Amino acid sequence: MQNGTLVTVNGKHAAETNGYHLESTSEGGIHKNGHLIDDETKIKMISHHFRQIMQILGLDLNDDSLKDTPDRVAKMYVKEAFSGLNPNNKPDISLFENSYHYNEMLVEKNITLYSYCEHHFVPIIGKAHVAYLSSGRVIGLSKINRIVQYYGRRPQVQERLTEQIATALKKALNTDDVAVVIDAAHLCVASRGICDVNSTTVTSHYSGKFKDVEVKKEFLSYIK
Ligand SMILES: Nc1nc2c(ncn2[C@@H]2O[C@H](COP(=O)(O)OP(=O)(O)OP(=O)(O)O)[C@@H](O)[C@H]2O)c(=O)[nH]1
Ligand SMILES: [Zn+2]
Repeated sequence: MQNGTLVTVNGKHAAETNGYHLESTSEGGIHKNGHLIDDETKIKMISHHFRQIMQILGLDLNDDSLKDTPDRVAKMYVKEAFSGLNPNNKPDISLFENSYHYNEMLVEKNITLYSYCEHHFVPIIGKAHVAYLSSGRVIGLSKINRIVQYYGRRPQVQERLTEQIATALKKALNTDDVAVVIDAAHLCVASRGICDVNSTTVTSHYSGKFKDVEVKKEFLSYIK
């Protein structure tokens, strides 16, 4: 295949994509004629298109180091970076009775957050801090981190990510008493464009009892 030319590299893959009716679901899953496309098919399709991007950029797809990159990137998108677009990957949430009568706020802080800016498809790296007050049930701690990870693994804007995490927790815990703060660096701001490596973006969601100034203050004192 010629380096840097616009050719259909893999006729088979191109043919396979013909006639697909691609449609995003509200949860971000992709439908093919009414059915979710399986991961392996997504990987083949993305690999095909990423190969074309690399060729347009003039990269040598015969190079030993580059030849597997289309498959590598496709696999990373589907299985890792954007796995949160597939509703099948939504974490199962374990809840327990609050038999210990713990009635103070629970804060899960410094949750490692990796997401991707939906405008530039480059990483957003930061921390999420999440708190709730139990309405009778408590959530397995790691499930809070998993919720953050699930919604982070999508092309995102930070505002939506913050709201999605809050909504998911409220639903899981059957309470409005939830707070979420995200502090993250956007590589689209740091590594290109304005190239500001120092600024970070803080977003927050406070609802229920966390709208109370004192409750909010207590939460903020833990994540300082
Ligand atoms: N509100 C919001 N904006 C974001 C987020 N991530 C990236 N952006 C911004 O999205 C904007 C896209 O603006 P455009 O003018 O279309 O893109 P651009 O020409 O690449 O802009 P520059 O980054 O200024 O070079 C930029 O200002 C980004 O900083 C986010 O999570 N929330
Ligand atoms: Zn961006």
